[in-house]
Amino acid sequence: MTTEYRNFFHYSSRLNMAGVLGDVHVELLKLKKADSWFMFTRDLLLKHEILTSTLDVNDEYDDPNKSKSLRKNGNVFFKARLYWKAVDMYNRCLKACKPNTECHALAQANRSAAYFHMGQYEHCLKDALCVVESDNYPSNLVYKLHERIGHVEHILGYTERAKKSYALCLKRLDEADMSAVKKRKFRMAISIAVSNCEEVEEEPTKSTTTMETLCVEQLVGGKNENIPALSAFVELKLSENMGRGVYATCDINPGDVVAIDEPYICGPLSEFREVCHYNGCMKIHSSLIHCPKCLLVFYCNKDCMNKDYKDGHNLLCPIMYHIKSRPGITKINELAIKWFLRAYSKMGLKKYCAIVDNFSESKIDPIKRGFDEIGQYKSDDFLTAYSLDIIVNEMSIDVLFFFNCIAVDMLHYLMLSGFKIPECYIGIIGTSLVRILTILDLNYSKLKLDDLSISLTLYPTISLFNHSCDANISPSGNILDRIRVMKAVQPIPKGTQLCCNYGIKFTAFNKELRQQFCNLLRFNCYCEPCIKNWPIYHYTPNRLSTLNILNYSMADTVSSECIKFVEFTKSVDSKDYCQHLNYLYSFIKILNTNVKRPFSLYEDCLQMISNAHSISTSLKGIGL
Ligand SMILES: C[S@@+](CC[C@H](N)C(=O)[O-])C[C@H]1O[C@@H](n2cnc3c(N)ncnc32)[C@H](O)[C@@H]1O
Repeated sequence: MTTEYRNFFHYSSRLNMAGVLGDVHVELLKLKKADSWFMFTRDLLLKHEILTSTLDVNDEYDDPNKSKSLRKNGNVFFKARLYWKAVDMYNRCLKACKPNTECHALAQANRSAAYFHMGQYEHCLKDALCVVESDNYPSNLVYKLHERIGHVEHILGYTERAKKSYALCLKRLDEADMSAVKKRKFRMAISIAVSNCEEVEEEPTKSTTTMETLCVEQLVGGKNENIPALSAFVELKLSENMGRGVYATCDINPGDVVAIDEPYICGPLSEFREVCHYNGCMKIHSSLIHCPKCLLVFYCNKDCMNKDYKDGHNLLCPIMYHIKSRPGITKINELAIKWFLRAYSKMGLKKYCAIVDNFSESKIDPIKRGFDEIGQYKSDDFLTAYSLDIIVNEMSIDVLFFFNCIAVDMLHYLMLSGFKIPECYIGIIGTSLVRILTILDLNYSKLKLDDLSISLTLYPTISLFNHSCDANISPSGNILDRIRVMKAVQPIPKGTQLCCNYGIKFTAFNKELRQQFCNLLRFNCYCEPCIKNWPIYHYTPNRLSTLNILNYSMADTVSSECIKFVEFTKSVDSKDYCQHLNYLYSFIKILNTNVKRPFSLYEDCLQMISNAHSISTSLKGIGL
């Protein structure tokens, strides 16, 4: 979760120029109801001509110079061996130029070369195959693609295919602009590559795929009766300082699965790789197909595209360019309008308006918020997601006004595209969009790959977990998995709250910095390390003493287990921790009952368990 409001300048500077920004605050404070805020903001933006009057734009795709320069920038990064930056530039170029053009083919081929150097062979292969099958790539360069395809196939163990690709490479070599001497040398290099293929005999086996189906993650104690994405061993309770939270009703052990959740809504961020835009898929793919109309969203295949159209993309498509280029909070705008259109496509305008108009947070018992009429809390239910915590009272007037401006803008574009909204519903829909923006801003999670954010997601059930700077649960499995599994990483005794970490741990940051971080998310943190002001890792006790041993009769056992653990950390490679999870669980349990926190070996073991979980589950299937 992050907050980023600098784009507010887009609206505030114009209002300032019109000399009305100062009065806006005064006027807004007089208005009590959320829909009057929205209507006031709408009138203001219309009056000062801040809203556009047309959907026409100079089509970005028709600017060959722009896409060419993006590709050239990519080539500069490539030459400097900054491959991920090169991929980023090629991605931008691919979006800025029309498919079926030479520029597009060149960028995709160059991206495949960058992937090759990054060791991302599957992506490299997909790109290269895609280009080699098109007619747009310069024929004098095609031999290079076949060479790369051959190399990758060889690396991946597809030796027969590699040999065929090398043969095609030699066939197309005649077209290359290369001196005879260079061609001779090149042929020799290829014949060596072919003979290397001969040494490898078998095609690769799919052993890891088989493993995937062997083990299935299960919620500890089975599904919770009322909140099916949670374990039966937990319940929802209210606390004075943190609002709703999830508490253990039985002792929970490290490694136990406590939540398996699906996102209500998710959307790609395409800084690095492409992710399928369809809400129910979200797979990473390097050779996605464009939406043929807006060319701005990508899908694995036609099936995902058709499903996304039914989910609301048919309405979003005509305004996608504008939504993408609107100022806002890092891509949340896109997700917010996707959410609204998805709900509208499912329910129709009347039902949507009736539901959001009826919803009044203040009238619902907080512990029942998000539960349907038969007492179920389901992550795929609109109202469940719509009832997530937003603490409007903690939001500054500037931020609320900014969200209203974004909602006005988005609705305006929809209406310009022909989306019909009777006047009586405008305030209701606008207000709902402001709420959706706020919920997303407070509750979304960013999925990251190699430090680059690739998508935004909203998990309504996981959003019930409060934060602790010393989390006792954490995500397990590949962070890019659409389905999110949460596992206990420490023993959680009956009655204890289950907390995850929102991005700041006590081991790395002192209390002041942690509170500043939480204040950005608009709350004061009341977790144990903050209340008791635990020291950061550097100052954490690293020896057993009378000060930190809780159970004297166990002192010798704990001491010898600590010595064993230190030996373990020296002898086992971090990538193998997942094979020693049972040992790590038993060690953390011994410390948990016998040593006072914080204690450095406990924190080490905890970190190892969290890391191991993120590796081990990626080989498993999930039993929902
Ligand atoms: C994702 S929600 C968690 C569920 C929320 N407590 C509820 O009632 O729905 C995040 C909000 O919970 C509260 N919260 C989470 N962790 C907290 C903590 N460590 N201390 C105080 N409040 C916390 C804050 O109000 C925060 O904005």
